[in-house]
Amino acid sequence: MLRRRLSSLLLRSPCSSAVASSIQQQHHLLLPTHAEKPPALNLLRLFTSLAGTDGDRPFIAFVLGGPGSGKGTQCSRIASDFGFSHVSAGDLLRNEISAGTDQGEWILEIIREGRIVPSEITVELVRKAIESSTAKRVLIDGFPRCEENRIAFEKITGTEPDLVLFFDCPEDEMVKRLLSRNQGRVDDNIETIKKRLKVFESLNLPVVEYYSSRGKAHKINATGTEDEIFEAVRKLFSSLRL
Ligand SMILES: Nc1ncnc2c1ncn2[C@@H]1O[C@H](COP(=O)(O)OP(=O)(O)O)[C@@H](O)[C@H]1O
Ligand SMILES: O=c1ccn([C@@H]2O[C@H](COP(=O)(O)OP(=O)(O)O)[C@@H](O)[C@H]2O)c(=O)[nH]1
Ligand SMILES: [Mg+2]
Repeated sequence: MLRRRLSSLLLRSPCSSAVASSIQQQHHLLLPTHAEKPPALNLLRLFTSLAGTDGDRPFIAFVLGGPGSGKGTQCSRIASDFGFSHVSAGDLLRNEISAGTDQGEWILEIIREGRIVPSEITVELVRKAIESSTAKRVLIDGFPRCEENRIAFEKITGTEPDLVLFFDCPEDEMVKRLLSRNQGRVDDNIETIKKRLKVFESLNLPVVEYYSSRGKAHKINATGTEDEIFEAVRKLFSSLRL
């Protein structure tokens, strides 16, 4: 109940440039420091932290990058070589669409327009997927998409990612890949792709910058063949003490 009330206070609006920039200005107020957490937030954490305490929760890696940068492709390989469970936020949302609910219809429209689904929905889907996974290591592919997503995730779950992987790819390469992805996706058309690229630059890159400033983001050059890119990824994961 408390969680629901606090969540609705925190997550009233979907990501937009205005919301994101106001959140960026305020996030030092919204996000408590490790040393000093207001009592209400500690209480929230008590009710909602992932699998109890940080000690019990899996190792969490956020995998970010523009549309078509190769997140899904590389996540599959990391999952099979390093024993990670692969949670794709986009797939979770597309599952909601396939379920044919009213919420699904609404999500479809947002995806078709290349916008970001409100945090209320995505954070819950991602949180449930992490909690229901038995893996000790989880990749969260394509989330958080904006600062509002990030802040909501950290508040609702009481946790931060251990690592953030960022696939850095030039726009023309991303466009080329998306136009030949051929998965019948409603958003892989040039009009929506242009919107997704704008959303990526204005709302998703600030998330990468935030985690860079915390020393958690690792940039991978996402040009070249899948194998070449995975070599760089493999080096990074091999160097982690997992
Ligand atoms: N290194 C690469 N070179 C060329 N095509 C790639 C490469 N990596 C992925 N692809 C292809 O590009 C498209 C987008 O890749 P995907 O992994 O779905 O990216 P994302 O999840 O970031 O949107 C897919 O059709 C995929 O097969
Ligand atoms: O946390 C998320 C992840 C995805 N999406 C929506 O789902 C679409 C497809 O996301 P996905 O990660 O599957 O696309 P990709 O970047 O892999 O091409 C995005 O453009 C958004 O509209 C979203 O709103 N929030
Ligand atoms: Mg993907």
